[in-house]
Amino acid sequence: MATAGTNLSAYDKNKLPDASNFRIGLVVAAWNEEITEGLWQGAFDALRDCGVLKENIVRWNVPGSFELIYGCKKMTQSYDMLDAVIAIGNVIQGETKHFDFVCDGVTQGIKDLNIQGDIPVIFCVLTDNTKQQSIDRSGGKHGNKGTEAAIAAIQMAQLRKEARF
Ligand SMILES: Nc1c(NC[C@H](O)[C@H](O)[C@H](O)CO)[nH]c(=O)[nH]c1=O
Ligand SMILES: CC(=O)[C@@H](O)COP(=O)(O)O
Repeated sequence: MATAGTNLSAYDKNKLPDASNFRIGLVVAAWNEEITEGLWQGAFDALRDCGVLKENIVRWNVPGSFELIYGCKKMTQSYDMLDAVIAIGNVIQGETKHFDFVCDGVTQGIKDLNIQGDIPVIFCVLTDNTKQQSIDRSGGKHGNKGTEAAIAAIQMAQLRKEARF
């Protein structure tokens, strides 16, 4: 099912766990800042709306989406009390194949962090053909991927809390 026809910002707080004790880290890429700041705002607002305390939201910044891998790794190593981390980036197709390598690299890197580490790392990286697609998914007509990522972070933090091993 494509994003079109759904709304990335839709969630029901009544179906979510109590997030008031969760501590959430966010690593934000500066590339395409107009988009990534919109994703950040969507995530921050949703976390606060779901009860996460402002002082329990940690933000780090990195140059581009490829650096999200290292930034998220170091964040999970630096704070042993985090319950989830959200990686925020926006990769837009240019003239060359660089798009393919950045997208694949980030995807595989964040996947590896979830395999190797114990803190869930949420993939909030828009990989779009055009800037308009990114605008539409960072607070535009399709909602905000940052909101979706915040909800996923809360749900995965709860899963980690309930997991026995
Ligand atoms: N073209 C985009 C990039 N490229 C930069 C890389 O992410 C990386 O910072 C560079 O290769 C140095 O390691 N990054 C994005 O986040 N979005 C793009 O559209
Ligand atoms: C994803 C990228 O690095 C890309 O936007 C850079 O543009 P280009 O492929 O034209 O160099």
